[in-house]
This record gives sequence, C-alpha cells and structure tokens, in this order.
Amino acid sequence: MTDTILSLKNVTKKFGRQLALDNVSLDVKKGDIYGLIGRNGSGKTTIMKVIADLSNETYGQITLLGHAKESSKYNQGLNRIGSAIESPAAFNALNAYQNMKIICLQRGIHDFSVIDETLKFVNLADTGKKKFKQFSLGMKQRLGIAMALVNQPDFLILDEPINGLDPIAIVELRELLVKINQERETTIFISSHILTELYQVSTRFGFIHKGKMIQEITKDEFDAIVTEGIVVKVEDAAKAAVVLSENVTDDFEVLSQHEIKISSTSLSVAEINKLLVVYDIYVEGIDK
Ligand SMILES: Nc1ncnc2c1ncn2[C@@H]1O[C@H](COP(=O)(O)OP(=O)(O)OP(=O)(O)O)[C@@H](O)[C@H]1O
Repeated sequence: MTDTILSLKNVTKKFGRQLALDNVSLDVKKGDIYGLIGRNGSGKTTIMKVIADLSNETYGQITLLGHAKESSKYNQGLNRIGSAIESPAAFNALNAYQNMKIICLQRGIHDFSVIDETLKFVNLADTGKKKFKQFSLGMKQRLGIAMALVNQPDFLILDEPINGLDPIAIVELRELLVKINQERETTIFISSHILTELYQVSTRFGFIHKGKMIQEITKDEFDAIVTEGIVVKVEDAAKAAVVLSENVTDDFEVLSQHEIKISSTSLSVAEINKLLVVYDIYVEGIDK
C-alpha cells in the first residue's frame, strides 16, 4: 500500500460566494497523527467533511487510501475509515452499548463482540445503564471515538475531540489517541484550534487560516523552529502579547492561547519573567 493515506491537491470549497477552502493541499502519511490546527471558522470541519464525502469540494483532487474521490472506488477508501465529525452523533436516551449497537448495524457489523471490546479499549467498559446524556464531555468524546472504531479503521478522522475537555480528560484523550495509533496502527487526522492540545501527540501539523493551508510541518521541524526563541507559557497569551509589544519588542509570535515564542535575542529569560509578573501576568513556565 502507498505510504500516503490521504492527499488533497488544491481543494477549494465555496458556500455561495464564501470561500471556505482556498486551494488547500495536504498529505497525511501512514502512521501519522496529523494535527490540523486552525482558529474557529478556518475550514477544519469543511476539510473533514469533503474527505468523508459528507460534502462536495468545488474544485481540486482528493485521494484516500489510494482511491481518487471522483472514482467509484472511493467508497472502498471510505469503508476503511472511521470518523467523528462535529459533535458525537449518539442518542441521548441510550447507553454506550446501545449507541454502539446502532452504529454496528448501520455499518453492517453483526458480530457485536466488537462493542464490549471497543468500549473497554476506550475505557468506557463500566458505564452500564448510564445514558449518553448523563456522560461527562470526556466520556462523550470517547464514545464518539469508540463509534468511529467499530469497523477497525486504517484511518481515523476526528474533528475537535479535545474541545472543551477538562485537563484530566485531555490527558486521557491524548493517551487514547497514542494507543489507537500505536496498538492498532491507525493513522489519525485530528483537528484543534489550540496547538498545545495536540503538540504532544502529533507527528505532523498543518496550519490552516481563513481556508488557506499556511504551512505543513513535521513535529521535528516544528521543534527546531520553536527552540530558536524563548517560549513563554502564560495564562493569557493575548494579554502578554500586548505587554511585550508596548514595552519591549514586537519580535514574537503567539503560538496558542497560552504560549508565546519570543525571537528577540536581546531579552533574557529573567527580564521577560520580571516584565510579565509586573503586569500581573501569571507565568507558568519559560523554555529557552
Ligand atoms: N453549510 C455552510 N454554509 C455556509 N457556510 C458554511 C457552511 N459550513 C461552513 N461554512 C463556513 O465555512 C467556513 C469554515 O467553516 P468550518 O466549520 O469548516 O470551520 P472550522 O475551522 O471547523 O471552525 P469551528 O472550529 O468553528 O468548527 C466558516 O466561515 C463557516 O461559516
């Protein structure tokens, strides 16, 4: 099998006059956990929908597991993917097992032993009669992933599964992603609007902004760039950016809601720390 699981070439999607995707090209390689990073409205869900054939692109080429979207064999690719796009499509009044059973039936799976096995895999084995509406957000996200795993996919597409989770649930979800990737050898394409949420687990990143792919970069390349400056972890990166800009330098980049990379070489770690503390900005850490 080809090493490229998914390839988009110059994919454009218009909603009326609005350009939601503007010439997007990207490649996901076998074994990747590909983090698609972009703000709200940047086009992440739209990319996932055109890949999963929930929506049509306006122009461009998409190839999934070796099959071009315009070919009748694209369905063979779709049969080997699992996806959770937008909020988990589960029934509120049903428990985990019942929701999984519906997905199995929809996908033509009649061996229901996969249900208990998958619920155990995502750490939802003990939820018994608890209904979906009583689940925590972390449990809901894990059930969404379990539902996407029932057909043992080669490729998993997950739209913002970390959004809104508390810190413990984030750690659990990251561990689950790594487990799926390593134990099941599943390539993963996952989106987030916060880089730091995916930084620890992704092997490659694509940064999308206003429908355009700004940069595709491997984790190693990303680390090399980041280590050239000082990365400051703060409670509120936007506030810290204003303080830096008004007092010392504009030579910085906001990496996420909580991280700023300062490239200016004239500032020491101590000077940066002191300045931010003086302006009441809680500094969680500084890496040089
Ligand atoms: N069905 C639709 N009709 C019209 N415009 C749409 C439709 N779906 C998405 N859009 C627009 O396309 C752009 C990209 O939306 P998309 O949902 O892909 O972004 P996103 O990065 O997933 O954002 P979010 O994190 O908020 O879900 C947005 O400007 C959005 O308003």
